[in-house]
Amino acid sequence: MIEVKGAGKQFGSISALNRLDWTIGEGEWWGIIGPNGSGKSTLMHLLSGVERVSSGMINIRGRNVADFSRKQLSRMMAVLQQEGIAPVHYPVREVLEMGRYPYLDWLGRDSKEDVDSLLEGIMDKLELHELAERPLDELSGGQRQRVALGQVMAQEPQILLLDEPTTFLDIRYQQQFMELVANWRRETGITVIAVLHDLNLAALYCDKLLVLRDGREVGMGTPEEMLTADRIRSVYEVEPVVVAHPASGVPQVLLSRQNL
Ligand SMILES: Nc1ncnc2c1ncn2[C@@H]1O[C@H](COP(=O)(O)OP(=O)(O)OP(=O)(O)O)[C@@H](O)[C@H]1O
Repeated sequence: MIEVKGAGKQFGSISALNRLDWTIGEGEWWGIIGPNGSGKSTLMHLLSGVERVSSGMINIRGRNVADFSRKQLSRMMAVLQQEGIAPVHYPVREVLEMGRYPYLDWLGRDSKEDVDSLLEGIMDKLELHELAERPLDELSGGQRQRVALGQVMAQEPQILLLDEPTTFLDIRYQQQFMELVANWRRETGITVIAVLHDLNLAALYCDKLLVLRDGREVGMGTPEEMLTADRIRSVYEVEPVVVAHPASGVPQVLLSRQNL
C-alpha cells in the first residue's frame, strides 16, 4: 500500500536518508526506531509529503506522494506530532471539528452527513465529554494529547503517522494513548507508522520495526527479530539486557549501570 523505493533525502551536504526500500502493508502497525539524528523524522516528513525525496520515490496506493494535493493527502493520512497540537484558546469540541477541515467545500460544508455523531462517538471513546467546553490551552499535556488524537480521528484517515507521540506523557497516559490507537486500528483497519524512542512500547504495540542508523536501514522485521541485544548494542552503542515480557513474551530492553 505504501512503497518506498530507493528513497533518499539530502540537506546540502548532509545525507539524512539513504536509498531506503520499504513496503508497508494495509493495516500494519510499524514502528521506526533508531538513535537521535538517524533520519526518523526526515522519513516521516517524506511520507507525509511535507518534504520531497532527493532520490527514489514514495508511492501510496500506486500514486506518487508528490502527485497528491494537500487536501487529498489529508483525507488519506493524518499526522500527530510529539507535542500534539498548539495550545490554542479554543474549546475542545471546536478543536475536534478542525479535524474535518479536509472534507469542507468552499462554503464550509462537510461532505459527511452526520458529523455530530462522529464527534460524539470520538468524545465517548476518548472520554472527552467533561472537557468538551474547556479551552485547549488550559488542559494538561496528557489531556491535550488525547484531544490531538481525537482531532486526527475526526479526520478519518486510512494512514496514521505518529512522531514520538508519547514523549511528554507519564506511563499511564503512554499506555492509554497506545491502547486508544490500538483500539482504533482494530475497529477501522487503519495503517499506523510510529516513530518511537521507547523500545519497550514499540515491542508491545508494533507488528514490525524499521531500524535506522545514520540515515540507513539496518534492519526490518518483528520486534523479536529486531530487538536483540546484539542489534541494540551496535545501533545505539549501549550494553543492553533483553528479557522476554513475563506476560506477552515480547522483548523488553533493560539498561545496566556501567562499571558495576
Ligand atoms: N531541515 C533540515 N536541514 C538540514 N539538516 C537536517 C534537516 N532536517 C534534518 N536534518 C539532518 O538530518 C539528519 C537526520 O535528522 P532527523 O531529524 O531525521 O533524525 P531523527 O532520527 O528524527 O532524530 P531525533 O531522534 O533526534 O529526533 C540529522 O543529521 C539532521 O541534522
